[in-house]
Amino acid sequence: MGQFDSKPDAIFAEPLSKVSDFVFDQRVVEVFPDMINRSVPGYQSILQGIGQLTQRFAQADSVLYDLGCSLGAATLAMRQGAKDLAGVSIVAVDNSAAMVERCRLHLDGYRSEIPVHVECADIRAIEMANASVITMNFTLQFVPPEQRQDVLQRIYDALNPGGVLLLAEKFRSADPTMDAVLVDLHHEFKRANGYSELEISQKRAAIENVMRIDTLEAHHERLREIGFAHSQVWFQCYNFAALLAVK
Ligand SMILES: C[S@@+](CC[C@H](N)C(=O)[O-])C[C@H]1O[C@@H](n2cnc3c(N)ncnc32)[C@H](O)[C@@H]1O
Ligand SMILES: O=C(O)C(=O)C[C@]1(C(=O)O)C=C[C@H](O)C=C1
Repeated sequence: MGQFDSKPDAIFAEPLSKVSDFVFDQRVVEVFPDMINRSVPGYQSILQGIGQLTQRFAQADSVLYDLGCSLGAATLAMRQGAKDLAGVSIVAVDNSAAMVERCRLHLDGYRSEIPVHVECADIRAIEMANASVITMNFTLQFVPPEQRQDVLQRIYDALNPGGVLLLAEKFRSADPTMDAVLVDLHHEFKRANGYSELEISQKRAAIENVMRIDTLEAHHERLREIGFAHSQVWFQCYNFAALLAVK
């Protein structure tokens, strides 16, 4: 399933004496398409929506950004969505050298008139300007919570009037009862996709410290504070949601 070939994800299949914090290294690169398709409910639908929303909101002679691009799945969706627009270019950014290297290979495999620049950099430090669509597809959740406002403010400042942020995130519910239901449904989804209880629990421990998730209310509130005129969830499955924020 998905655009890219992948080895099956068995990273957490064997018992580990100590579960280290999750990192996007070469081992993860090799299995990433399989991992993300089996772990993120609605991932393919979100990619499709990114293409559709890009088609709607991308502006001629502007730049599209894919922040935390991994292997370039959202970049490809954006490039497809903007294919009839003049003067568009794409900048795809990731701070994992292994991801960036494989991303370049992937993008070379598809023909397009739209130039893509893939950059190995930290999204907290990059310069952005003249943007009409900025995508963060499951990336903001890996930025330390106290730095999220700043990253989003710089995104807002880089967007042209009418430009959009496409933000997808795993989230938590503020209501513990409801949160437990959503987490359980997600774990059922993983089990249905062939992950064992051990894989689910070891992965959970690995992402615990590096992926500190917000509530949807916190996302909307922060986007409003920054100045976004509108924000709306356009896709949700269990505790995974995609938001559209318009400047
Ligand atoms: C879950 S993956 C994103 C998936 C991808 N957007 C997609 O749609 O397939 C998160 C990515 O964000 C990158 N990342 C995390 N923090 C980052 C940062 N501060 N700067 C740049 N990239 C970052 C990771 O290296 C990883 O490749
Ligand atoms: O496996 C999980 O529970 C996840 O949260 C999935 C998730 C994500 O949401 O970004 C976490 C890490 C990445 O490898 C891919 C997917």
